Amino acid sequence: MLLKPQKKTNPQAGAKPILNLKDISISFGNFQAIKNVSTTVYENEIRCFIGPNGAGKTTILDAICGKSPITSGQITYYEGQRSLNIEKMRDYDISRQGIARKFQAPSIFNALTIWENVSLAVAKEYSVWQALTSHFTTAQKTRIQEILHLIGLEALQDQYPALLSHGQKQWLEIGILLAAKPRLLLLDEPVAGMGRNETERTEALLLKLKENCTIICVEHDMQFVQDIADNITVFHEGQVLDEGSFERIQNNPKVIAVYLGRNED
Ligand SMILES: Nc1ncnc2c1ncn2[C@@H]1O[C@H](COP(=O)(O)OP(=O)(O)OP(=O)(O)O)[C@@H](O)[C@H]1O
Repeated sequence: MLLKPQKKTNPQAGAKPILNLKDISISFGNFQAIKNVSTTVYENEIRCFIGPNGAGKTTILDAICGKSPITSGQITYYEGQRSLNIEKMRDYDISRQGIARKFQAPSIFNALTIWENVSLAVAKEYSVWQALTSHFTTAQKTRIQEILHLIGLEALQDQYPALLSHGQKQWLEIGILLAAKPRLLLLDEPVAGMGRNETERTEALLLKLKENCTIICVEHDMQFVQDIADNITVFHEGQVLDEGSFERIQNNPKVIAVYLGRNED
């Protein structure tokens, strides 16, 4: 069973930055998708990126994980006393720094059981030999069980993914990412297609995960955003329209005009 949601805290009170975007611009040919975007995300924060379709939310996630090159600006990632400019790094090097991205397309192996999917991910963090032979240390076995417990799939660990609901598949994907013990988790529409019950369980999972990592989440489900976001960045036409608490952005007439007051999503 997943844990019940815990109360949100405002991480900016004394929190350390984990990521800073400074004047980021991104162009696709002659089209400027992102225009001078700046924001700072803090450790153990859940930050939601919201805004109308085409506003640039996914493009920003792509830039952070190295999938989309930026045209200008700087992306700085902080770890302790260390700061890294990651805007010119390759995606696999960025991932090695502890930044994990969940894409909308599934990455589950359907021919493997749920336990095998998670164990393969845990083994990959160590060696290919282990991944192929399934020789796990006690610590690795403990980690696999911890992940299965966190994502609420312990009881189903010997089943195949085909038996899982849409929501359970999303949790399994998150579990696979957790094998690398990410410091920063990037999620693109994690509750898309879920009913209220699964959405609430996902909220509980993310609130649990934020005890040990930071989460940036693109999402259109405003109830979910209200329930979990410490802070929200609102994008519109490639720019930041507003940023702050849910209470702040829901009362901003510009945000209401371009997004919250519309029924497109
Ligand atoms: N590879 C690409 N080539 C050309 N244009 C692109 C590319 N990727 C994104 N765009 C454009 O950049 C803009 C921002 O797209 P993006 O997917 O980031 O928006 P979004 O805010 O995530 O939208 P949605 O909520 O619909 O997912 C859109 O106009 C999109 O068509």
